[in-house]
Amino acid sequence: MRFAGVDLSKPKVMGVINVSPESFFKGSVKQSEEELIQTVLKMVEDGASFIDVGAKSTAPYLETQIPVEEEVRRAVWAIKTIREHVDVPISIDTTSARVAEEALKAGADIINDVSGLKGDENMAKVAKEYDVPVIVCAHKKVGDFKDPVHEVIKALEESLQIAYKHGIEKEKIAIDPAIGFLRPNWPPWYEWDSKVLANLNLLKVFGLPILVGVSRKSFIGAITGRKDPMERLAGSLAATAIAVWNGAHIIRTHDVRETVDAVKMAAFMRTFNP
Ligand SMILES: Nc1nc2c(c(=O)[nH]1)N=C(COP(=O)(O)OP(=O)(O)O)CN2
Ligand SMILES: Nc1ccc(C(=O)O)cc1
Repeated sequence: MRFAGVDLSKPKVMGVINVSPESFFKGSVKQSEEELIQTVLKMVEDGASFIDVGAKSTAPYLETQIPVEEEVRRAVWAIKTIREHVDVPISIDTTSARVAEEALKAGADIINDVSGLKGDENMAKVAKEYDVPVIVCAHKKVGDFKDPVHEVIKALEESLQIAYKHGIEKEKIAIDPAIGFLRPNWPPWYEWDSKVLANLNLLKVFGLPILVGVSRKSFIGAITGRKDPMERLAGSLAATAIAVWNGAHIIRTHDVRETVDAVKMAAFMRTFNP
């Protein structure tokens, strides 16, 4: 299996860079050109196979609205700068078709849409027109659910319908269970996220690359009692190992060096439990 030209026979790591000061983990925020370049070079040296760039936080518990022009400005600046320094595929983390298009023109290779092509009706059109791979996240309004992973599967099916209707090929799609984004009234979201990760292997039915982002998220804070995202690295590595054990192909992380080691450990042991 491949995604954006990257071989996924062994799981790979995607390094996260945010140029959005409002992002929930301040350690991921880069605002000067020098910081951006140093960080991206280090991530690739540490083993990142992809770089994901976010120009607006999508944290469901933060106030994150900024004008689309500002998101475009941040994204284009970051992507142009990063593109000049590394060759790995760059994804643009946005739910706006306008931002995605400008980012692609600036040198991005992949669209990462946490709304699963449902947030902006032009997103699938842009993906098709520029003929780029897309990451679709499970996205839906959640009420009270007993069976999180099946809700995730249903939400992903809807996104795939949208993609196929617009002529996006299967080979160009990766799926993502959207850890931290789906927040029902019941069960509590940290239980929802844990149930999804514990049953992630069920997403293999799609036959598509599975991308998972657990890095420093609030379900880890809730389970470990670590309120500050700065304190959540160990919890993130444990969740990463579970995700890889259960079939994740790409792990999206703020901490490339540590995550590469956790991924290697889980992937190696998994080969003895086929
Ligand atoms: N495909 C995918 N994209 C994502 C995911 C994720 O799990 N999967 N998590 C995010 C949250 O992390 P980030 O550090 O970007 O937080 P922010 O939204 O506050 O910037 C943002 N983007
Ligand atoms: N964009 C997101 C940022 C953070 C979280 C989380 O902490 O669960 C979820 C989504």
